[in-house]
Amino acid sequence: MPVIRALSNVAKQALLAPACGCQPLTVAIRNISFSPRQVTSGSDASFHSVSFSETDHPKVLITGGLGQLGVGLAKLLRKRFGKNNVILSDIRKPPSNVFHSGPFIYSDILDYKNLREIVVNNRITWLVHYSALLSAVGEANVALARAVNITGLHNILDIAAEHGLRLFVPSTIGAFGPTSPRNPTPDLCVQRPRTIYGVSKVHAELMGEYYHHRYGLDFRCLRYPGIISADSQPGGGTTDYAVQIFHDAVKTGKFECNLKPDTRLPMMYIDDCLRATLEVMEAPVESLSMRTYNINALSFTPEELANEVQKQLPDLQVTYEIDSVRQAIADSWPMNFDDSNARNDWGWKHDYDLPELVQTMLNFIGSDSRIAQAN
Ligand SMILES: NC(=O)c1ccc[n+]([C@@H]2O[C@H](COP(=O)([O-])OP(=O)(O)OC[C@H]3O[C@@H](n4cnc5c(N)ncnc54)[C@H](O)[C@@H]3O)[C@@H](O)[C@H]2O)c1
Ligand SMILES: C[C@@H](O)[C@H](N)C(=O)O
Repeated sequence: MPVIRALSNVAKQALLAPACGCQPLTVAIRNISFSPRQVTSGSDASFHSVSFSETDHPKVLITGGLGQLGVGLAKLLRKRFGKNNVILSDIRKPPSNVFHSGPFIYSDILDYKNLREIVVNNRITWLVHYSALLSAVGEANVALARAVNITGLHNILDIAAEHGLRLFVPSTIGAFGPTSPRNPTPDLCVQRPRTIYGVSKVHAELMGEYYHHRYGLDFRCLRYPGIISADSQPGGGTTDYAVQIFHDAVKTGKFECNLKPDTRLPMMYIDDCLRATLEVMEAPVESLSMRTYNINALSFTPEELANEVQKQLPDLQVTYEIDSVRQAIADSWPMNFDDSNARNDWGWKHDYDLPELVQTMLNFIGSDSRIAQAN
């Protein structure tokens, strides 16, 4: 420890030197003062200034909470742990129903000090890290995707390790690439994705597992398929068509699909995805033989989805106008996911098959648009 303190003092001196107050030094002092990199004694090293007792409710922070998945997850976790034990955060302004439904806080994951302050002041014990740029928007802004998905993740990992948090980071079918086996894709195989999104997610999986083995971080990760939800909009991914079709079917009776009719991808209804997240977070440590699991529910093509929707809305007209960027991404992703490890280790099981998913989506969007028309 004296060596570390001395190093820390040197770094602080360097920071205070008039010649340079630049960003890299700020990062350096943080690393030397607090980072897991200062530990030399191996995987039994402990940063756990606060330890989470299994008998207490966790105190949860969700980053990127205003996207497609965060609000639903907060609702589920608040039901289980109490409204005030789950804090949603984002860099966007929350709509008033979200703002009034429970604690909301501004947090930019690129601001390490602000994140640390939130974790310390609120005695956070679980961190669900949802902030990210998804596959299609990531390709449109690689520099921002790299910053949010990779630099942001480093902040999250350091803070989680320093404060003994249980950390959930979602990965994705997008963490695989054209050289991975695609039908089905197992947990462990070649991962050479061709998007910045996929590369950043492989990086997150590997860094999280490294921090787990090296520093004892309680890192848990699920590779989600494309998620389908009725009351929240997707944030710019390749699987977005499978949400948009329902809105367009109900509102206009016409849908233009940006993927080819035979593009097969793994998909899941949001309730299954959020329940899986809670289940893996609550799973006893002994049940986890791995730290990154595939989870699966459905696998369908645009044509198969359209046929199922047309069983309820026979007048729906579907045309195809292919987006070459999204099509190339989809063609490199798994067609089907092998999630047998999740099913065997912690009992993962999905509830929604395709007909139930379609019926649920149409009921929700249909009743929503009837309410809107009546108002
Ligand atoms: N939705 C899916 O189909 C799907 C599938 C697989 C994995 N995932 C993963 O699940 C997570 C949540 O996905 P989502 O669909 O809700 O994403 P989303 O794009 O809808 O939302 C991401 C949120 O991150 C926020 N954000 C961006 N930059 C930020 C920053 N600097 N600091 C804090 N927040 C920032 C955005 O404002 C946005 O609200 C992501 O990590 C995503 O990769 C999603
Ligand atoms: C699959 C997932 O990660 C996201 N929905 C995307 O398409 O980018």
